Amino acid sequence: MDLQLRQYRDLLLKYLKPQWSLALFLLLLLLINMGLALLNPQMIRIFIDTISSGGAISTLISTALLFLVVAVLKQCVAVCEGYMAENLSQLATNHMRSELMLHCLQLDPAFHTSHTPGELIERIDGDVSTLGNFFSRFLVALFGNLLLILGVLILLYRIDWRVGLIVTTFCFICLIVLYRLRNLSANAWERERQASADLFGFIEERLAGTEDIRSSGGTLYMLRGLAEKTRQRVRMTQRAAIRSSVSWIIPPIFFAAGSAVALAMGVYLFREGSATLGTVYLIFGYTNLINDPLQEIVRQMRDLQQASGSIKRVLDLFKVHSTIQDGKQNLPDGPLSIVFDDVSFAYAQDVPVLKHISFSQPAGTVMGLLGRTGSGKSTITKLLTRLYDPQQGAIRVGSNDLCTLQLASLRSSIGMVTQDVQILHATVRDNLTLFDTNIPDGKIVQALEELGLAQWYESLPEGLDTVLAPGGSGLSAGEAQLISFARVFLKDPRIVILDEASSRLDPATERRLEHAVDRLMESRTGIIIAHRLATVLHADTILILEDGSRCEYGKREELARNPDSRFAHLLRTGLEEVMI
Ligand SMILES: Nc1ncnc2c1ncn2[C@@H]1O[C@H](COP(=O)(O)OP(=O)(O)OP(=O)(O)O)[C@@H](O)[C@H]1O
Repeated sequence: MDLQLRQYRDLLLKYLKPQWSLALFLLLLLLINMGLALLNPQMIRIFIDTISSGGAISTLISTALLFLVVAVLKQCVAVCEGYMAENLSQLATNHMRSELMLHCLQLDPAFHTSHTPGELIERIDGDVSTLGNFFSRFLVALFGNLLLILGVLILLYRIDWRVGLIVTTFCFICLIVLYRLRNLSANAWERERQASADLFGFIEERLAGTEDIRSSGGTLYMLRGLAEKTRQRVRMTQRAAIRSSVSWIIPPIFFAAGSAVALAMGVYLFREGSATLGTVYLIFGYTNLINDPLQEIVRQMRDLQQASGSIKRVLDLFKVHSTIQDGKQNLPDGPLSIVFDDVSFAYAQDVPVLKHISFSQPAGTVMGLLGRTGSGKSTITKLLTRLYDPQQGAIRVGSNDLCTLQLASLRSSIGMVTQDVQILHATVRDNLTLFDTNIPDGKIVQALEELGLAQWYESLPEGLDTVLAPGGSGLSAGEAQLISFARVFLKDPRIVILDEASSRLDPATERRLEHAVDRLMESRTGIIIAHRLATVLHADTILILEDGSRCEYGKREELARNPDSRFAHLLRTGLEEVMI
């Protein structure tokens, strides 16, 4: 079995296995439908032969009634079959969607910076949707229709072996041609899927930046870009459709020739006197009947070609793995110390961002982190949360090497507020608890009050059930930042990172928040990245970065007392000097 067929088989087994009973039931319905289809020509033969031999009228009536019953039954089975197939398709594709979604969420930030959300949406939903038929029908239809062809061929052999042999030969040629052409348009469909993903990526990015695009007058430019992307997709779809049409045009031509030869044989048998008129119709009826399953197999092969582009893209996505390996250890109880031991890191090769950074922050103390824009402050927090691993040196939390810790345990112990707050299109409650249903409403309201958001909370039309607008568009930047603070309060983490967390608050709100932050930091280890000196004046230690290197690290009070220290210099001159 070649690699591609093995991949198809593995994928089918993986996602159909949990639904095996449904798949079997679907197969049963298909077989019933086919059995009923085989009955039709027999009834018409009886009809024709009864008329031509002047048989009893009662035979004609009962045959006609049976014909009607079979027709109604066939429709009922077809409806059930459609329902079951849709069910199976949705169950299998939803399973795949959630696995892909989880997989994407676990991939490195570097992967997400090189793929737009729109492109990933198209892969998680668009590509997977094209596999619905593959999961629900392909195997069942292929098996069932091959069985129907076999059944018809046996019946034809029973009528006359020569007719059977002719139709068998043509069927065989058709199936071989179909098998050979199965990959003809696979690459073209893969390019079509990529063009579609590019289009979605483009739309998503432009819609996300709608305010900037409109205010800078870039709407027409954006539309030109959209037209080019849609043109590209149309071109790819046309190419793929034309290539795949070849595979479904050729087999029916072969088969039409086979039907004509089989019919000619029937006529010959009739003239020879070895077949009745009804039997000639039976040959005609059965030969025609083979056309349906063959067409269905052609349709399935065509869908498979279309699906194979998506299958390849889905499998390629599954093959991308995070470079961050999960550890096994849990964090110890109590406050956690943070140690950076000669840590060096670069996002891209040969562009060092952090150079030989060392510091040892005792458990339960707060570090103020200062440095110019781009000096590597946020990168320190990204290493601490293991979004990236350093190329050199070691990071320890609570005396454990970061690489040995369970990622879930580490990340659930860290609460972070950044400038870039993600507000979800969900209720206020879900936005604050991030879907943790164990947090009682009383605790949520208390956190909002402590952060000075009581008035805002009271103005909400449906309280905690009020749904926030997508992207937090109904909130001011400051309110969004306060919500992010409230999330950390409710998460109750053991390490708190505030990355320029109060940058969007006015001085009055920031002062109000100060008290709450002090309380939050009590008996927790904290890192406060700030642009304003006032924000780090309560910190226990100070780390100053300069161009990715440690410029100064020590106890705040000692540094403040030492007139030669950089920190004391900053206190005298004001922080602006390090920031510009
Ligand atoms: N995902 C990334 N890929 C490549 N380079 C990055 C990435 N994130 C940050 N950088 C680069 O790393 C350097 C340090 O960035 P970092 O965000 O840590 O600085 P910072 O001190 O926090 O700056 P700011 O005060 O502006 O937030 C910068 O030169 C930045 O361009």
